[in-house]
Amino acid sequence: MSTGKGPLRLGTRKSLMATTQSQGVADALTRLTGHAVELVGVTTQGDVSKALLAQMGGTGVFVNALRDKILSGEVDFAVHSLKDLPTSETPGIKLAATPLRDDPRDALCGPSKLADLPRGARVGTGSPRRVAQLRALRPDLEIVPIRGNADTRLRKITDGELDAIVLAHAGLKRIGRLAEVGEVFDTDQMLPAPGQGSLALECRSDRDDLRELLAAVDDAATRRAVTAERTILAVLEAGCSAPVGTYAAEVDEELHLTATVAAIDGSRQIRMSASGHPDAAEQIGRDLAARMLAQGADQLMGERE
Ligand SMILES: NCc1[nH]cc(CCC(=O)O)c1CC(=O)O
Repeated sequence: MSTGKGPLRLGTRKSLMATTQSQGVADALTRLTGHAVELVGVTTQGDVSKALLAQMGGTGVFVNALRDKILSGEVDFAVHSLKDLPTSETPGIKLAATPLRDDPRDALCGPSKLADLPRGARVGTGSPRRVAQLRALRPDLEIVPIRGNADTRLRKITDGELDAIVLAHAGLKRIGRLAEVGEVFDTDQMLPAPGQGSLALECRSDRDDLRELLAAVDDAATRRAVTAERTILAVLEAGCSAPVGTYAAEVDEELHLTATVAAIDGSRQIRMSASGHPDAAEQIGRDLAARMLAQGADQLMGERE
């Protein structure tokens, strides 16, 4: 390794969620390769800004500071939540591994299940994808835009400000808050963000030796599933703030992909599925996105609040 004999330096955001997932990857790499890995905390624009993420132009706010440290050589690689990565490639940076995915589903946090919430209950989420699908399921709910880290959001339930909030199951698990989940949404009810629950390891594209080493924690089936999902996002030219949900998984050596584009007011949803050979993940995503566009997906996405 060109880092000499010292440990590999893993750049990470400093939040509990980020350091937990980074430490998990560090431990797995050490176990599988024998290399020591050291976490290097990096503050990103997304941690500093108080603006609603959806208003910040969505994609990439957590990612750029980490990529800068990779490009400058201050760190060797970074671990991101895959759903926070823009679909466009960044010059000089390569996706080196996608480890085995955690539960990709969304979870309703709070004491009750969705069906048991009283009429007009207050449910917090800042994600247009979650808003649109929640409104389709329960048009009577009052959706309250919220921001901040998971801890801040969860406190609004115990404070009585909100009846429930929606967060990713994977993130809740990483910060040890699964006990606060009232219901895990089935993907029939709510399709997750493309790549949700999956991590992404990135390093400089000129470091073939390092990429080979990081590949030790790659999971090929996860890579195929998230490739299909993110191709939908790329073809629809949507970001993480778009009302686009997807879910792909392999069953009996077939890759099944379902995707939705939903009007933010919950009035209309395009939801379609496709399947095929897992090695054709990208093509399955392309074809499904084309079919969704033919049904008017771009018009639905344009209907923002
Ligand atoms: N947008 C922030 C973000 N990025 C990744 C996760 C959760 C972990 C994951 O999906 O991998 C979250 C929080 C959430 O959406 O609840």
